[in-house]
Amino acid sequence: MSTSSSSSFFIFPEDYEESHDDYVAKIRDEEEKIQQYDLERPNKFSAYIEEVKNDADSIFNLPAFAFLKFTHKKIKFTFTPSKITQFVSKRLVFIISLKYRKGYWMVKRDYVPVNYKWRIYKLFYTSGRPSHFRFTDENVVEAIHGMWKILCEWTTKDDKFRRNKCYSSYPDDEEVVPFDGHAGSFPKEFGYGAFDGDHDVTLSTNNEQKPRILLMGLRRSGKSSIQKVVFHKMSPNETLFLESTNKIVKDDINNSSFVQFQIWDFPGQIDFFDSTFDSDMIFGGCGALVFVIDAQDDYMDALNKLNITVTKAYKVNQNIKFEVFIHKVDGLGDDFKMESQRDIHQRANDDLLDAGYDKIHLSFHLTSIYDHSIFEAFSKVVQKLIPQLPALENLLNILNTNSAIEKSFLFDVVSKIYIATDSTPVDMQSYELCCDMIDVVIDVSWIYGYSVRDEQETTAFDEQSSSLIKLNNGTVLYLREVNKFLALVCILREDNFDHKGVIDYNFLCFREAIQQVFELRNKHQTMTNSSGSPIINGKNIIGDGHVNSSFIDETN
Ligand SMILES: Nc1nc2c(ncn2[C@@H]2O[C@H](COP(=O)(O)OP(=O)(O)OP(=O)(O)O)[C@@H](O)[C@H]2O)c(=O)[nH]1
Repeated sequence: MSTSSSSSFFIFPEDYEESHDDYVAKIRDEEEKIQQYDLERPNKFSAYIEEVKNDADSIFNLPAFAFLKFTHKKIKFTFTPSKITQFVSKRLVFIISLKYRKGYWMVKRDYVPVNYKWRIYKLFYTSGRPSHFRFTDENVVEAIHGMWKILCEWTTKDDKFRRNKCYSSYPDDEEVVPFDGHAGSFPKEFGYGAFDGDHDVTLSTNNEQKPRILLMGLRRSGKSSIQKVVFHKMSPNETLFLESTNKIVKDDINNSSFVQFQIWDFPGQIDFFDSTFDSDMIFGGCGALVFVIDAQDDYMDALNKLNITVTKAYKVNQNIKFEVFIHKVDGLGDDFKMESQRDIHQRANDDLLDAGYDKIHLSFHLTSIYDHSIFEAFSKVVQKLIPQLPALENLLNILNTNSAIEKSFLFDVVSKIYIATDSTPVDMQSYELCCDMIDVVIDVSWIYGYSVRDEQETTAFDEQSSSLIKLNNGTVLYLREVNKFLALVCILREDNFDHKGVIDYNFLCFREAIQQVFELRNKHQTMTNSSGSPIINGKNIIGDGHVNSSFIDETN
């Protein structure tokens, strides 16, 4: 009975055997063709260069264009607007690099005008099938032409704008800055470079002494994506092509910024019971353990792994902060998000209680690389590793009270994580606004402010950096540089901004106080270093009262 009923569901055509064999043969044939094509691609590209390089209308002879690379894997070129116009700065050089992935070409890095970025990206997408990407080897030249046209259009407009504004042209002998590529909304070179600011106070610890953040979780839960997006400015879409991690990847964040730690990205399939897994070494110097759970997947296995990981780590080091990222929540509705968080929270804690670990505290964060939630969550993780946090928070409170500021954040500019805020609650919208402001300031400053003068490079963020944005809801966003890596971003009511002088004066006091905090830290570090004892993280070495702050009251 059951056999006959099931057979009625699957009626095979009589020539089934034959069509199946045909089908397999067809697939094999296609695969062979693809392999053969891949082998031929490198030669095709070099042959193409030889073939067209002397044609006046080929891509290699487009005005203002210069190719840095043209291979089957990567195409990289520059566009120098001043070569086709008179009034655009000679210092401007745009860069785009394209990469080839799974049959299609896409933008890997770019340094183009922010307002034209989307137009360039849009070129590459289509709603067609079999892919959403438009350009293959067959029509990649069309893509390059398209980008050239867009950049020419920008150049014509900018030239006209400068002419109308009576901007004079730049002197002919002015040096052209050789730019190299950077990606996303934020130049990649604007990173943690050499640290040489006069009033910057930093700490030189060696790698072993830096607090360590471990990223763990099941395979494909999103660990590497988080690390790349937050600390390496990778755009979220690019993470789609990240290869699986198969060994521990140690990333130094970084040699010079205030925010100094190491991130260790673990492969998803790590086995704690393997004899080569040295848990004492790994968990011993660990400040925080971030466990990533893919909320779009069945999380039961992840919860088991969380339990094993946390208990194993706790046995070695009881000072570890355990942070659980309920990740990829962009794909979930609000109700489902909250329900997942509640369920994961409940099960994880119950499992720990059942195993007799009632002292372990887990913190939970809903995160996604597609919005600011991942930056916010990482901010909170990093803050727990900053011993000076209470002192910083206190200073921000004093600044706010005396300057009628409603909310203030102390940002690590490169990563956009906030290392401290005042004690009022953080709402996501304010945080997002402040992040966006940093992006805008750095982007504009990088495009129009970056230069090499007297053999000295100016950077996109220095002691001159400040910005003021008035919003249409009567609020003001105010950004000031604190040191090479830190910015203060405040939100205040427009009426209260009348006393800008007072705010600026108080800001100077604040900046001085911050310096004192870090000088004290450095002194302490030097002392502990010279006595040979390691730097232990997690102890507050600064009493709040140590900081000499002489703010003036805004109401005075
Ligand atoms: N929708 C969504 N996808 C994400 C998010 N974060 C990461 N992903 C995707 O998840 C996939 C796996 O990401 P990886 O960062 O490689 O995961 P992993 O945990 O490092 O994987 P292993 O190295 O194998 O352990 C990639 O395709 C990412 O694009 C997110 O917040 N939302």
